[in-house]
Amino acid sequence: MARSAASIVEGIYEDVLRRNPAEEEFHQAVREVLDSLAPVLERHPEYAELKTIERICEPERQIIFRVPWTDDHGEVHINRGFRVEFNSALGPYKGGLRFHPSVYLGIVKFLGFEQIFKNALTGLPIGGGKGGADFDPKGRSDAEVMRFCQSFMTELYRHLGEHTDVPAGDIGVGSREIGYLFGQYKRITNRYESGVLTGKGLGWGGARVRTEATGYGAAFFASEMLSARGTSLEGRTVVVSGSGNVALYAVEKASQLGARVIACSDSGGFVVDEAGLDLEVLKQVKEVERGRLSSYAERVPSARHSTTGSVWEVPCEVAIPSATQNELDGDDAARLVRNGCIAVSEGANMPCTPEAVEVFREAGAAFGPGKAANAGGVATSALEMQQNASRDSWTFEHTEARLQQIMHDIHACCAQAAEEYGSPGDLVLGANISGFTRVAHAMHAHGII
Ligand SMILES: NC(=O)C1=CN([C@@H]2O[C@H](COP(=O)(O)OP(=O)(O)OC[C@H]3O[C@@H](n4cnc5c(N)ncnc54)[C@H](O)[C@@H]3O)[C@@H](O)[C@H]2O)C=CC1
Ligand SMILES: O=C(O)CCC(=O)C(=O)O
Repeated sequence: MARSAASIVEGIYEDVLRRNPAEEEFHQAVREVLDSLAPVLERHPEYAELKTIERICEPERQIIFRVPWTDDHGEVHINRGFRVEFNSALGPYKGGLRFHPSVYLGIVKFLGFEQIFKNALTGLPIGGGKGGADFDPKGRSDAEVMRFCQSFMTELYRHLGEHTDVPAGDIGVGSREIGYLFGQYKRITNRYESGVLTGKGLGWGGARVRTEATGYGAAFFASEMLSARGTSLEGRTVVVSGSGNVALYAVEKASQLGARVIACSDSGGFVVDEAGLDLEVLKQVKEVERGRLSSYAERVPSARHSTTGSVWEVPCEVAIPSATQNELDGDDAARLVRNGCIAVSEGANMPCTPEAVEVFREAGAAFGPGKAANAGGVATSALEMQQNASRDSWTFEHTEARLQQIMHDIHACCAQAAEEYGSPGDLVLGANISGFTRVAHAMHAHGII
């Protein structure tokens, strides 16, 4: 007797657990996608026959390498570098690099796996990949970060190329690191290959709006979800977690769209400013000084800083979690809902635990999963690649308009897939089905590879 779609999916998950032991975050990301795919297999039995899901769950290539470097005192350090080239059905591998002490293969694989579907949702020709290292840039001098980046690229360069694999930033990797990485790539290859990295500086091949894009996109996505429910961000109280690249620009765009953003966080605590966060001070503390949020509170009299508890205790109508994975659990979600939260747009990758997502679902809150809500960053990276390929440079206004349209289209395609598969409003299901279908369709055309 033919197996049911649900039992095929269960079998695939068991196989993923067996083949990738002790990679919890990867298991979590796979589980979430698989939970949406049984109805797709029912309509497309060819994906079961051709083992399309099994192939998507297995990276095309995984690179792990030693990164030796010397600190300012002459001490030698050894870190571990990773690049997981997950899926190239739609284009060159595309996805950021994360430098954080917690990085190990399971985190890079969860991020790379998410990236496959996210990149497909943008509608642009980019495959999925992710990389990074267990290096902690915190407290390191510019010279140390530069030496680390040079050593990292000295191995990674052979795997990259504008038609092969195009990294960008993620946690701990911003324009400073992209600059050092690009410089080393150029030096080793003797090629000015602008399209090999995105998130570059504006004076040397970077695109306007890339810095702002992920946070702007997450705010646009919140706005799309609210608009689908007949309301808007105007006058809403918003809480954003994190205070890095994504968080800062989510604060900026949500404020521009009329919201009052009253709190954000970092790994040392959170600040609440009922008057609305002062973005100029926030950027000075975080982007210029690379300091702690406590110094925001020292400068802004209306703000209070807390080192205990969670930013999710702060009542709000819209939450934009933009720090890191699994930062918002079931209890946080229940508290947010009790406090009147009606929409959540994931600026970070997988910031809400499965329990939290379930709480939002049951409460009927609008929920934008990261692979849709934070896709504005990678989409704008693809626009940077377009500009590099045509040796062009677009205006801020033009690029932001493209980003806004892309976020609108992503919301629309997720909503449509959710509707088509009988779960209107379920954007998790819609994003997984829509992203998967685009990748599966291309893989089908390419044969068994
Ligand atoms: N940079 C980008 O374009 C994109 C980033 N993302 C995701 O957004 C999230 C944030 O990334 P970025 O802003 O680029 O990184 P970042 O390094 O600029 O900022 C990370 C922020 O999160 C905070 N943070 C990290 N771990 C934390 C913890 N355990 N508890 C509380 N706060 C913590 C840091 O203090 C910092 O404020 C990540 O999940 C990343 O994968 C997603 C799409 C694109
Ligand atoms: O811009 C990119 O290529 C990568 C962005 C990223 O890492 C992400 O979407 O999580």
